[in-house]
Amino acid sequence: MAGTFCLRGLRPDDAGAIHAQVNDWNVIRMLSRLPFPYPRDLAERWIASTVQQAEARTAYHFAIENQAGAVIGCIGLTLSQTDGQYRGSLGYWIGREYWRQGIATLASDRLCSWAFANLPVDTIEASVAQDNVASVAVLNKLGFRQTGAATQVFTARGGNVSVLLFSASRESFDAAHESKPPADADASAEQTEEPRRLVLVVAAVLIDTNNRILLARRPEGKTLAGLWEFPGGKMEPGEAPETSLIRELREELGIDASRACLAPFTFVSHSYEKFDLLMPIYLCRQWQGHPEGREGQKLAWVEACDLDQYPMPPADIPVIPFLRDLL
Ligand SMILES: Nc1nc2c([nH]c(=O)n2[C@H]2C[C@H](O)[C@@H](COP(=O)(O)OP(=O)(O)OP(=O)(O)O)O2)c(=O)[nH]1
Repeated sequence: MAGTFCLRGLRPDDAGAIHAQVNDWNVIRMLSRLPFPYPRDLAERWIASTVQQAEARTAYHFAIENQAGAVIGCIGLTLSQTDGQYRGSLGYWIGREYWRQGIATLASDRLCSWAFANLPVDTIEASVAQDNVASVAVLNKLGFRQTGAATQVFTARGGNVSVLLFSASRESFDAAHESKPPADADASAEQTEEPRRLVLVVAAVLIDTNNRILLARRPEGKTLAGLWEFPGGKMEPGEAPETSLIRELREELGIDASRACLAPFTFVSHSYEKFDLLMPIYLCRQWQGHPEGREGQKLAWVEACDLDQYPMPPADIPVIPFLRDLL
Protein backbone atom coordinates (compact mmCIF):
# COMPACT_ATOMS: atom_id res chain seq x y z
CA MET A 1 0.00 0.00 0.00
CA ALA A 2 1.50 3.31 -1.09
CA GLY A 3 -0.02 5.36 1.73
CA THR A 4 1.44 3.38 4.60
CA PHE A 5 4.80 5.03 5.01
CA CYS A 6 6.21 8.07 6.75
CA LEU A 7 8.98 10.55 6.04
CA ARG A 8 11.38 11.05 8.94
CA GLY A 9 14.86 12.48 9.50
CA LEU A 10 17.82 10.22 8.79
CA ARG A 11 19.66 8.49 11.65
CA PRO A 12 23.19 7.05 11.74
CA ASP A 13 21.76 3.53 12.20
CA ASP A 14 19.95 3.82 8.82
CA ALA A 15 23.28 3.38 7.01
CA GLY A 16 23.00 -0.40 6.64
CA ALA A 17 19.45 -0.31 5.26
CA ILE A 18 20.24 2.56 2.90
CA HIS A 19 23.35 0.83 1.63
CA ALA A 20 21.45 -2.42 1.03
CA GLN A 21 18.71 -0.67 -0.98
CA VAL A 22 20.69 1.85 -2.98
CA ASN A 23 23.66 -0.35 -3.88
CA ASP A 24 21.63 -1.79 -6.75
CA TRP A 25 22.52 -0.98 -10.33
CA ASN A 26 18.87 -0.47 -11.31
CA VAL A 27 18.45 2.17 -8.59
CA ILE A 28 21.84 3.84 -8.76
CA ARG A 29 22.01 4.29 -12.52
CA MET A 30 19.20 6.85 -12.19
CA LEU A 31 21.11 8.90 -9.58
CA SER A 32 23.70 11.30 -10.94
CA ARG A 33 26.20 11.60 -8.08
CA LEU A 34 26.43 8.11 -6.64
CA PRO A 35 29.18 5.67 -7.63
CA PHE A 36 28.55 1.99 -8.28
CA PRO A 37 29.31 -0.10 -6.32
CA TYR A 38 28.27 2.20 -3.50
CA PRO A 39 30.52 1.84 -0.45
CA ARG A 40 28.85 1.43 2.93
CA ASP A 41 30.89 4.24 4.54
CA LEU A 42 29.52 6.67 1.94
CA ALA A 43 26.04 6.03 3.35
CA GLU A 44 27.33 6.90 6.83
CA ARG A 45 29.00 10.10 5.63
CA TRP A 46 25.95 11.10 3.60
CA ILE A 47 23.63 10.67 6.60
CA ALA A 48 25.95 12.84 8.73
CA SER A 49 25.94 15.52 6.01
CA THR A 50 22.12 15.56 5.84
CA VAL A 51 21.96 16.35 9.56
CA GLN A 52 24.38 19.28 9.09
CA GLN A 53 22.47 20.55 6.05
CA ALA A 54 19.17 20.47 7.91
CA GLU A 55 20.74 22.44 10.79
CA ALA A 56 22.07 24.99 8.30
CA ARG A 57 18.64 24.98 6.56
CA THR A 58 20.22 24.37 3.15
CA ALA A 59 18.70 20.95 2.47
CA TYR A 60 16.12 18.64 3.98
CA HIS A 61 16.47 14.89 3.50
CA PHE A 62 14.18 12.20 4.82
CA ALA A 63 14.10 8.45 5.08
CA ILE A 64 10.95 6.85 3.66
CA GLU A 65 9.96 4.29 6.28
CA ASN A 66 7.23 1.71 5.75
CA GLN A 67 4.75 0.38 8.25
CA ALA A 68 7.12 -2.41 9.23
CA GLY A 69 9.76 0.18 10.19
CA ALA A 70 12.01 -0.57 7.18
CA VAL A 71 13.73 2.21 5.24
CA ILE A 72 12.53 1.74 1.65
CA GLY A 73 13.95 4.89 0.08
CA CYS A 74 15.06 8.46 0.62
CA ILE A 75 13.82 11.82 -0.57
CA GLY A 76 15.21 15.32 -0.22
CA LEU A 77 15.04 18.92 -1.22
CA THR A 78 18.15 21.11 -1.58
CA LEU A 79 17.59 24.86 -1.41
CA SER A 80 19.27 27.64 -3.38
CA GLN A 81 18.70 31.28 -4.13
CA THR A 82 19.45 33.08 -7.41
CA ASP A 83 18.25 36.53 -8.50
CA GLY A 84 15.97 36.78 -5.49
CA GLN A 85 14.21 33.52 -6.44
CA TYR A 86 14.23 30.70 -3.92
CA ARG A 87 14.40 27.25 -5.46
CA GLY A 88 14.27 23.72 -4.19
CA SER A 89 15.85 20.81 -6.02
CA LEU A 90 13.98 17.53 -5.56
CA GLY A 91 15.73 14.16 -5.50
CA TYR A 92 14.66 10.70 -4.42
CA TRP A 93 15.17 6.99 -4.84
CA ILE A 94 12.99 4.03 -3.93
CA GLY A 95 14.36 0.51 -3.29
CA ARG A 96 13.66 -1.76 -6.25
CA GLU A 97 11.28 -4.13 -4.48
CA TYR A 98 9.02 -1.16 -3.62
CA TRP A 99 8.65 0.19 -7.17
CA ARG A 100 5.26 0.49 -8.86
CA GLN A 101 3.33 1.11 -5.68
CA GLY A 102 2.92 4.86 -6.09
CA ILE A 103 5.44 5.57 -3.31
CA ALA A 104 7.57 8.02 -5.30
CA THR A 105 4.49 10.03 -6.31
CA LEU A 106 3.09 10.19 -2.83
CA ALA A 107 6.40 10.92 -1.08
CA SER A 108 7.25 13.69 -3.60
CA ASP A 109 3.75 15.10 -3.20
CA ARG A 110 4.10 15.21 0.59
CA LEU A 111 7.55 16.78 0.49
CA CYS A 112 6.62 19.43 -2.11
CA SER A 113 3.38 20.31 -0.25
CA TRP A 114 5.35 20.71 2.98
CA ALA A 115 8.07 22.75 1.27
CA PHE A 116 5.66 25.16 -0.44
CA ALA A 117 3.82 25.63 2.86
CA ASN A 118 6.82 25.95 5.19
CA LEU A 119 9.97 26.92 3.29
CA PRO A 120 10.83 30.05 1.33
CA VAL A 121 10.63 28.29 -2.06
CA ASP A 122 8.93 29.72 -5.14
CA THR A 123 9.75 26.83 -7.47
CA ILE A 124 10.85 23.24 -7.13
CA GLU A 125 13.04 21.76 -9.82
CA ALA A 126 14.11 18.24 -10.74
CA SER A 127 16.38 16.77 -13.37
CA VAL A 128 15.72 13.25 -14.55
CA ALA A 129 17.71 10.92 -16.81
CA GLN A 130 15.93 10.78 -20.15
CA ASP A 131 15.46 7.02 -19.81
CA ASN A 132 13.89 7.33 -16.35
CA VAL A 133 10.35 6.91 -17.66
CA ALA A 134 8.85 6.26 -14.21
CA SER A 135 10.16 9.51 -12.70
CA VAL A 136 9.01 11.56 -15.68
CA ALA A 137 5.51 10.14 -15.05
CA VAL A 138 5.74 11.00 -11.32
CA LEU A 139 6.69 14.64 -12.03
CA ASN A 140 4.00 15.09 -14.69
CA LYS A 141 1.36 13.79 -12.28
CA LEU A 142 2.43 16.32 -9.65
CA GLY A 143 2.12 19.37 -11.94
CA PHE A 144 5.81 19.67 -12.90
CA ARG A 145 6.42 20.86 -16.45
CA GLN A 146 9.45 20.12 -18.61
CA THR A 147 11.50 23.29 -19.01
CA GLY A 148 14.42 21.97 -21.02
CA ALA A 149 17.01 19.29 -21.56
CA ALA A 150 20.71 19.08 -20.77
CA THR A 151 23.50 16.61 -20.19
CA GLN A 152 24.79 15.75 -16.75
CA VAL A 153 27.60 13.54 -15.52
CA PHE A 154 26.26 10.31 -13.98
CA THR A 155 29.10 8.87 -11.91
CA ALA A 156 27.82 5.28 -11.94
CA ARG A 157 27.39 5.29 -15.73
CA GLY A 158 30.86 6.77 -16.16
CA GLY A 159 29.94 9.77 -18.31
CA ASN A 160 27.41 12.24 -19.61
CA VAL A 161 23.74 11.31 -19.66
CA SER A 162 20.89 13.22 -21.34
CA VAL A 163 18.56 14.63 -18.71
CA LEU A 164 15.18 16.32 -18.82
CA LEU A 165 14.69 19.40 -16.64
CA PHE A 166 11.40 19.90 -14.80
CA SER A 167 10.00 22.69 -12.67
CA ALA A 168 6.85 23.33 -10.64
CA SER A 169 5.77 26.69 -9.27
CA ARG A 170 3.54 26.89 -6.21
CA GLU A 171 0.69 27.81 -8.60
CA SER A 172 1.21 24.90 -11.01
CA PHE A 173 1.56 22.50 -8.08
CA ASP A 174 -1.67 23.76 -6.49
CA ALA A 175 -3.48 23.74 -9.85
CA ALA A 176 -2.52 20.08 -10.42
CA HIS A 177 -4.04 19.25 -7.04
CA GLU A 178 -7.26 21.13 -7.73
CA SER A 179 -7.83 19.49 -11.11
CA LYS A 180 -7.05 15.95 -9.98
CA PRO A 181 -7.98 13.61 -7.17
CA PRO A 182 -5.48 13.71 -4.30
CA ALA A 183 -2.15 12.06 -5.04
CA ASP A 184 -3.05 9.27 -2.65
CA ALA A 185 -5.76 8.06 -5.04
CA ASP A 186 -3.89 9.09 -8.15
CA ALA A 187 -0.81 7.17 -7.12
CA SER A 188 -2.63 3.95 -7.79
CA ALA A 189 -2.13 4.69 -11.50
CA GLU A 190 1.51 3.88 -10.89
CA GLN A 191 0.59 0.46 -9.64
CA THR A 192 0.20 -2.34 -12.11
CA GLU A 193 -3.50 -3.04 -12.29
CA GLU A 194 -3.18 -5.50 -15.17
CA PRO A 195 -1.12 -8.68 -14.86
CA ARG A 196 2.49 -8.08 -15.91
CA ARG A 197 3.21 -8.87 -19.54
CA LEU A 198 6.42 -10.62 -20.61
CA VAL A 199 7.58 -9.14 -23.93
CA LEU A 200 10.09 -11.18 -25.91
CA VAL A 201 12.35 -9.12 -28.15
CA VAL A 202 15.41 -10.29 -30.03
CA ALA A 203 18.28 -8.00 -31.02
CA ALA A 204 21.62 -8.06 -32.82
CA VAL A 205 24.93 -6.38 -32.18
CA LEU A 206 26.09 -5.90 -35.76
CA ILE A 207 29.85 -5.37 -35.85
CA ASP A 208 31.61 -4.02 -38.94
CA THR A 209 35.20 -4.67 -40.05
CA ASN A 210 36.35 -1.63 -38.02
CA ASN A 211 34.88 -3.19 -34.86
CA ARG A 212 32.10 -0.59 -34.73
CA ILE A 213 28.59 -1.43 -33.54
CA LEU A 214 25.40 -0.45 -35.36
CA LEU A 215 22.83 1.47 -33.28
CA ALA A 216 19.41 2.55 -34.50
CA ARG A 217 17.55 5.55 -33.09
CA ARG A 218 13.96 4.81 -32.05
CA PRO A 219 11.72 7.10 -34.10
CA GLU A 220 9.39 9.75 -32.69
CA GLY A 221 5.98 8.44 -31.73
CA LYS A 222 7.28 5.08 -30.47
CA THR A 223 7.93 4.23 -26.86
CA LEU A 224 11.45 5.20 -25.76
CA ALA A 225 11.63 7.57 -28.76
CA GLY A 226 15.03 9.09 -29.40
CA LEU A 227 16.98 6.37 -27.59
CA TRP A 228 19.58 4.34 -29.49
CA GLU A 229 19.00 0.58 -29.55
CA PHE A 230 20.37 -2.60 -31.05
CA PRO A 231 18.44 -3.47 -34.21
CA GLY A 232 15.79 -6.12 -33.66
CA GLY A 233 12.19 -6.38 -32.59
CA LYS A 234 9.43 -8.38 -31.00
CA MET A 235 9.31 -12.12 -31.58
CA GLU A 236 6.11 -13.33 -33.14
CA PRO A 237 4.24 -16.30 -31.62
CA GLY A 238 5.74 -19.58 -32.77
CA GLU A 239 8.88 -17.93 -34.21
CA ALA A 240 12.36 -19.07 -33.17
CA PRO A 241 14.56 -16.18 -31.95
CA GLU A 242 16.96 -16.52 -34.88
CA THR A 243 14.10 -16.54 -37.41
CA SER A 244 12.66 -13.40 -35.79
CA LEU A 245 15.99 -11.67 -35.87
CA ILE A 246 16.68 -12.51 -39.50
CA ARG A 247 13.19 -11.19 -40.39
CA GLU A 248 13.64 -7.99 -38.32
CA LEU A 249 17.06 -7.27 -39.83
CA ARG A 250 15.61 -7.62 -43.31
CA GLU A 251 12.54 -5.46 -42.53
CA GLU A 252 14.35 -2.75 -40.56
CA LEU A 253 17.74 -2.56 -42.26
CA GLY A 254 17.33 -4.35 -45.60
CA ILE A 255 20.16 -6.80 -44.88
CA ASP A 256 20.28 -10.58 -45.05
CA ALA A 257 21.92 -12.43 -42.19
CA SER A 258 22.14 -16.21 -42.05
CA ARG A 259 21.46 -18.26 -38.95
CA ALA A 260 25.08 -19.49 -38.95
CA CYS A 261 26.31 -15.90 -38.55
CA LEU A 262 24.25 -15.23 -35.42
CA ALA A 263 26.27 -16.02 -32.30
CA PRO A 264 24.36 -15.95 -28.98
CA PHE A 265 26.02 -13.26 -26.85
CA THR A 266 23.96 -12.42 -23.78
CA PHE A 267 20.44 -11.51 -22.76
CA VAL A 268 18.82 -8.64 -20.93
CA SER A 269 15.98 -8.83 -18.47
CA HIS A 270 14.41 -5.54 -17.46
CA SER A 271 11.18 -4.45 -15.78
CA TYR A 272 9.66 -1.51 -17.59
CA GLU A 273 6.72 0.30 -16.06
CA LYS A 274 4.13 -1.69 -18.02
CA PHE A 275 5.91 -4.92 -18.97
CA ASP A 276 8.90 -7.16 -18.37
CA LEU A 277 11.35 -7.34 -21.25
CA LEU A 278 13.38 -10.45 -22.01
CA MET A 279 15.78 -9.92 -24.91
CA PRO A 280 18.36 -12.38 -26.23
CA ILE A 281 21.19 -10.56 -27.98
CA TYR A 282 23.26 -12.07 -30.79
CA LEU A 283 26.57 -10.96 -32.25
CA CYS A 284 26.73 -10.76 -36.02
CA ARG A 285 29.83 -9.85 -38.04
CA GLN A 286 28.69 -11.00 -41.48
CA TRP A 287 25.63 -10.20 -43.55
CA GLN A 288 24.68 -9.36 -47.08
CA GLY A 289 23.69 -5.85 -48.16
CA HIS A 290 24.29 -2.40 -46.71
CA PRO A 291 22.24 -1.51 -43.61
CA GLU A 292 19.87 1.42 -44.10
CA GLY A 293 17.04 2.68 -41.92
CA ARG A 294 14.08 1.19 -43.81
CA GLU A 295 11.61 2.56 -41.24
CA GLY A 296 13.01 6.09 -41.23
CA GLN A 297 15.22 5.42 -38.19
CA LYS A 298 18.66 7.06 -38.00
CA LEU A 299 21.61 4.69 -37.84
CA ALA A 300 25.07 5.16 -36.32
CA TRP A 301 28.21 3.04 -36.34
CA VAL A 302 29.69 3.49 -32.90
CA GLU A 303 32.91 2.35 -31.28
CA ALA A 304 32.39 0.41 -28.06
CA CYS A 305 34.20 3.08 -26.03
CA ASP A 306 31.74 5.72 -27.32
CA LEU A 307 28.52 3.82 -26.56
CA ASP A 308 27.76 5.94 -23.51
CA GLN A 309 27.52 9.02 -25.75
CA TYR A 310 24.31 7.52 -27.17
CA PRO A 311 21.38 7.45 -24.73
CA MET A 312 20.07 3.88 -24.79
CA PRO A 313 16.99 2.17 -23.34
CA PRO A 314 17.58 1.31 -19.68
CA ALA A 315 17.48 -2.40 -20.48
CA ASP A 316 20.56 -2.04 -22.70
CA ILE A 317 22.86 -0.21 -20.30
CA PRO A 318 24.24 -3.35 -18.54
CA VAL A 319 25.35 -4.71 -21.94
CA ILE A 320 27.73 -1.82 -22.59
CA PRO A 321 30.59 -3.01 -20.34
CA PHE A 322 30.46 -6.47 -21.96
CA LEU A 323 30.82 -4.90 -25.39
CA ARG A 324 33.70 -2.72 -24.20
CA ASP A 325 35.47 -5.84 -22.94
CA LEU A 326 34.78 -7.70 -26.18
CA LEU A 327 35.82 -5.06 -28.72
N1 LIG B 1 14.98 -3.72 -30.83
C1 LIG B 1 15.28 -3.37 -29.59
N2 LIG B 1 14.30 -3.16 -28.68
C2 LIG B 1 14.67 -2.80 -27.45
C3 LIG B 1 16.02 -2.63 -27.09
N3 LIG B 1 16.09 -2.27 -25.79
C4 LIG B 1 14.82 -2.20 -25.33
O1 LIG B 1 14.48 -1.90 -24.19
N4 LIG B 1 13.96 -2.51 -26.34
C5 LIG B 1 12.50 -2.52 -26.17
C6 LIG B 1 11.84 -1.34 -26.83
C7 LIG B 1 10.46 -1.91 -27.20
O2 LIG B 1 9.63 -1.82 -26.06
C8 LIG B 1 10.77 -3.36 -27.48
C9 LIG B 1 11.10 -3.56 -28.92
O3 LIG B 1 9.99 -3.82 -29.64
P1 LIG B 1 9.75 -3.16 -31.05
O4 LIG B 1 10.91 -2.35 -31.51
O5 LIG B 1 9.19 -4.23 -31.91
O6 LIG B 1 8.67 -2.26 -30.53
P2 LIG B 1 7.81 -1.26 -31.30
O7 LIG B 1 8.58 -0.03 -31.31
O8 LIG B 1 7.33 -1.84 -32.58
O9 LIG B 1 6.61 -1.21 -30.33
P3 LIG B 1 6.40 -0.39 -29.04
O10 LIG B 1 7.57 -0.57 -28.10
O11 LIG B 1 6.26 1.03 -29.52
O12 LIG B 1 5.17 -1.01 -28.52
O13 LIG B 1 11.95 -3.68 -26.75
C10 LIG B 1 17.03 -2.84 -28.06
O14 LIG B 1 18.25 -2.70 -27.83
N5 LIG B 1 16.61 -3.21 -29.29
